[in-house]
Amino acid sequence: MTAGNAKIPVTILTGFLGAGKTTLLNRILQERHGQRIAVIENEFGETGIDGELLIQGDEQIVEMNNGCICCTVRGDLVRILGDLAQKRAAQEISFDRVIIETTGLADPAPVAQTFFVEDDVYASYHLDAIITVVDAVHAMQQLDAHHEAQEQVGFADRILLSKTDLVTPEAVSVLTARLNNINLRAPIHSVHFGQTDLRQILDIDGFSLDAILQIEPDFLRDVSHAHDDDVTSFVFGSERPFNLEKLETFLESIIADYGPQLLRYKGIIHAHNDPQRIVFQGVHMLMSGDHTTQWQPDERKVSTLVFIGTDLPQDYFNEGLHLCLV
Ligand SMILES: Nc1nc2c(ncn2[C@@H]2O[C@H](COP(=O)(O)OP(=O)(O)OP(=O)(O)O)[C@@H](O)[C@H]2O)c(=O)[nH]1
Repeated sequence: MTAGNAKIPVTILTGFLGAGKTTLLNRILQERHGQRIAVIENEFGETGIDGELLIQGDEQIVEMNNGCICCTVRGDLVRILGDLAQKRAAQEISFDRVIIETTGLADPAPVAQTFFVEDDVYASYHLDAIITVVDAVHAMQQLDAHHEAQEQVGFADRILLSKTDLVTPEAVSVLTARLNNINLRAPIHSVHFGQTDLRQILDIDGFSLDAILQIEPDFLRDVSHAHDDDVTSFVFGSERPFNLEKLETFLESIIADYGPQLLRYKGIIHAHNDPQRIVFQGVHMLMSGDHTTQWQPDERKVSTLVFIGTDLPQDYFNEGLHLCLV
């Protein structure tokens, strides 16, 4: 049990690949709410990029990158939650709440289950809500093609619509109607680059076990679920710097040729003679790149790019990227 017998509130932040979860999390971490937040990050792919993308203050950030939080690493989640609660009780660390960012391909149900079926977790934590970020540009196609996207909407206590700045109000209405059809319970709000009223998402006591048991009577028993096996990821890494012009041309060409299959890509780039990191990322055809922090003099400057998609020609990507190195 936690100090003062109060359970630690937990928010599960979910949403399909590239929906805007990290953007929202950064916004929450930057807000002056006076609370200390422990963040548990789970990423699809062997390499964690999000840890680098998070603006670090004095939060506890724990990364889990060796599998999906809803299956292989659920044991890790239980262990990490146990560790955090123990250290907090011993006053070795202090935090007021936990936010878990799931991978874009996670089924939130088994993650939520952990808070009810694992006694130690149940004793220390209270699941406040499942917040699902939905990408207004890509959600229709994601809901058609990936049952994980449907589960994430179905289990949401709040739905936050991102990227409404890129679509028409009519498209938002059509999408909202579809989301309501899947989940009538969850209020839907727009969120522009993560900007939202925190009172809408934290301490909302939104998770209702009763409501979930009504739609999913096996919620506390059924741990089976499936992932799209055809979605794979691979990582390209190099300590040699990139020729930025060549890299841009190559990335534009693969996005033109493989955009529909590229569910998500992101990376940290070390460009030749450039003192700053470049973060590049995208979803299907929407790509962006920005200079961020300076490389430190004693730091290993490593570029890391992660690609997640269906039927991607990994060798072609690897060879093309190699040719862009200086
Ligand atoms: N135009 C627009 N872009 C957005 C908005 N919210 C997020 N983005 C962009 O969408 C891209 C993906 O955002 P992330 O926050 O990294 O998405 P994510 O859900 O954490 O992605 P994964 O963890 O990789 O699944 C980034 O380039 C963001 O800048 C928004 O409201 N409008």
